[in-house]
Amino acid sequence: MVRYIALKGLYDLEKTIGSGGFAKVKLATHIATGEKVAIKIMDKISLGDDLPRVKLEVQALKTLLHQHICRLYQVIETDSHYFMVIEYCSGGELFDHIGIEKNRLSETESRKFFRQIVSAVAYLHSLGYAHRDLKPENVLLDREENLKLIDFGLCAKPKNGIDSHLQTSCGSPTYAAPELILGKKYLGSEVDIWSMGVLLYALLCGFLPFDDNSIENLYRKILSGKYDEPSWLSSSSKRLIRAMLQIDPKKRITIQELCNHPWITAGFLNPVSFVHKTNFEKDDDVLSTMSAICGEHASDIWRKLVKSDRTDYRTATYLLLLDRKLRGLSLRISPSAKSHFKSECEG
Ligand SMILES: Cn1cc(Br)cc1C(=O)Nc1[nH]nc2c1CN(C(=O)N[C@H](CN1CCCC1)c1ccccc1)C21CC1
Repeated sequence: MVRYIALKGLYDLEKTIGSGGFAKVKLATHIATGEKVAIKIMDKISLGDDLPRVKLEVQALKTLLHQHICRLYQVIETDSHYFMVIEYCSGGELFDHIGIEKNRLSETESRKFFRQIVSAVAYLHSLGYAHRDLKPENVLLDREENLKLIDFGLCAKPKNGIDSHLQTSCGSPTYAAPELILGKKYLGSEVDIWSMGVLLYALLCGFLPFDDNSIENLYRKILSGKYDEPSWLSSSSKRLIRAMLQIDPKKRITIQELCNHPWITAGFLNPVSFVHKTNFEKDDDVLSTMSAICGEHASDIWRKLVKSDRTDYRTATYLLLLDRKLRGLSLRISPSAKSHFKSECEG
């Protein structure tokens, strides 16, 4: 097991749970609280000129505080590596969850999950971000089967707002909107709607609307906007999918219309909404647990927490203790981490 000095005493690395191009994700234990986390490890050399993407993803994740977006707890940068300590989703990929029992979800279960995706994306767009890489592999479940969006490395926050055009072609073609694969200027919000349409289709049908081994045929199918409508689809779900998979982005349903769509609200009391969480909430039990270890006043710890750039071990400990409390578990900090904890306390 490769040892990273930067993590010594802070996190115990365990198995690798994912590996992508220039990064890998390992399961780890946050030593102070014993909580599981996922650590995305990127080495700067193989990152090359993708380095700015990491900064972009960190900046986005620090800003995005939402119950259906994977939380960033801590960022550790060394000369050779970036370590992003992120919320661990022990339920794995949403689509693996479907795969095992049956190959598709009922309309009711699809709606439950899809409302959570819509809530996260509506929140994202309200802050001027677009994900641009929405696909099944980026939709995970936590231990309570709450949905969590991941992989914000491609997300963009165009300098003049969400309504300004983007050009870079990115994301995987299977879920990419026609304007994106045609290399036209596009709106991030509009391509996200298309990708969500593909996700909803996959949830309800158990297979993809556009799929082909040859990229040319795949493009042709996407640009045709034609896809099968299996017999089990209700007319309401057909209408919604049609509204999302509109070739002309100007004819495509908007995120606001989506939040209020009859298929989305069916059986629910209210349209999809999201709470604008700008900061994390102050919790006195967690602060007093930390002050007992740190020997600092709770008010000083809180002040430092809010003032900090919220990506240090103290922040990770606070957030993980808060998560434990919300799950009704005991609040404890292991003495072994006291030294690391104290050193940051003096900081
Ligand atoms: C698949 N799986 C099964 C179980 Br059980 C837990 C998981 C799991 O991945 N859990 C998990 N929790 N938190 C995370 C993960 C995975 N994960 C990820 O960020 N995973 C992505 C997965 N992408 C999907 C398409 C390309 C790569 C990743 C990104 C770069 C390198 C490796 C993996 C985070 C850190 C946010």
